[in-house]
Amino acid sequence: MTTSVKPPVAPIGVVTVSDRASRGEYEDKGGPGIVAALTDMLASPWRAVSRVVPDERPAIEAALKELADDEGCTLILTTGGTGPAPRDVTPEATEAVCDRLMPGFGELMRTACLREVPTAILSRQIAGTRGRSLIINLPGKPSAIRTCLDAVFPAVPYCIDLIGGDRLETNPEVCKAFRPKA
Ligand SMILES: Nc1ncnc2c1ncn2[C@@H]1O[C@H](COP(=O)(O)OP(=O)(O)OP(=O)(O)O)[C@@H](O)[C@H]1O
Ligand SMILES: Nc1nc2c(c(=O)[nH]1)N[C@H]1C(S)=C(S)[C@@H](COP(=O)(O)O)O[C@H]1N2
Repeated sequence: MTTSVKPPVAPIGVVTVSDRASRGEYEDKGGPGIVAALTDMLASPWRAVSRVVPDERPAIEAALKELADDEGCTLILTTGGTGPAPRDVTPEATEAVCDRLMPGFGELMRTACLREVPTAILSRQIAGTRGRSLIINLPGKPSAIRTCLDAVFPAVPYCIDLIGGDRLETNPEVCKAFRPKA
């Protein structure tokens, strides 16, 4: 009898931060947009663990902690709540739950979005690590999701290797992950 060892299925957190989507006032396009992008980019097995929360720090922080600590998500992507409006608090919530920040992610995502809209500089999106989880903020505009992920995703699998998370493999035709020591 031959036994095949299946690679582990990596849980990935998908958090929509939106007052109206959380109240059901409009259809959430952000979470499904992230799932579609990951489906295209990732070649290794993964599953989405999705949450929709209002623009409230306690709710966002609780979702991020639950996904990192209880669900074991090696990667958590948020969408929404990164702008300058009073209720935009996703970066603050992210910073509060992270052990360390990764400034290069926000810098690169804003630069990529700036090619599309001059208002890209209004996003305060950040990224950071909490234990073995990498948390990345994306703007709320569903069209920004792919722009941001295309820009930073080549560095995501190696970052997750370095923090001891699940090994992610990308589909090289869509996204070439760069692992300097591979
Ligand atoms: N999850 C989403 N699904 C669909 N469209 C969204 C979503 N999040 C944002 N948008 C769209 O992008 C625009 C800007 O996003 P932003 O996060 O600033 O929303 P907002 O105006 O603060 O409202 P809300 O928090 O209720 O989504 C929204 O007005 C909406 O048109
Ligand atoms: N690619 C892209 N990036 C973008 C935008 C966009 O439409 N496309 N909107 C900008 C605007 S208008 C704002 S206010 C900020 C923050 O959006 P958020 O509060 O929905 O996260 O993202 C910016 N980044």
